[in-house]
Amino acid sequence: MEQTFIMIKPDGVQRGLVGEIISRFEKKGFSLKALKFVNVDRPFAEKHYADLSAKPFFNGLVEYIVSGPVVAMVWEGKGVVATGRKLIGATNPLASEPGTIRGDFAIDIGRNVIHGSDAVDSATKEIALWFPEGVVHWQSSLHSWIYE
Ligand SMILES: Nc1ncnc2c1ncn2[C@@H]1O[C@H](COP(=O)(O)OP(=O)(O)OP(=O)(O)O)[C@@H](O)[C@H]1O
Repeated sequence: MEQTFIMIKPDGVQRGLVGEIISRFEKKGFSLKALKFVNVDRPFAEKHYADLSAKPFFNGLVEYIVSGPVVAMVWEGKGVVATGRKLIGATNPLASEPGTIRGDFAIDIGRNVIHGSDAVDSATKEIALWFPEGVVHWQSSLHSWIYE
């Protein structure tokens, strides 16, 4: 089944939003497949955001991601990439709908609390980058209560 890479950024960790964010993905019915709490170094952050290296905000973005620990996760479920992005909300939190994570908990684009893969292809790449050891293979006993 489809998987996505989700990262709670340093501001989300500092602001005590880890439990709230995990809870939203769990309550939706998505399934946690991997999780780690890590400090990333600059080369790793630059690799994760390599597609944005030409952007004027790139250095600030890398500084932000290395500024404290992050929670890296893999979530699985039908349509989890696109629906995960909906749970997260628009990149600029002032444009994110209330009820989304960014809409409820953030204001500035450079402090938008969470990252989620933007496509199935990028999810595959990001999961390989963050979890080279692989993910946990299990199936929730709630599966048949969530999927028809
Ligand atoms: N104009 C900007 N100024 C400052 N930071 C920005 C700006 N645009 C994007 N960012 C930061 O770079 C991240 C990646 O930008 P991108 O355009 O890929 O948005 P996104 O896909 O919604 O975010 P993410 O990849 O973190 O889920 C944003 O989440 C935000 O933290």
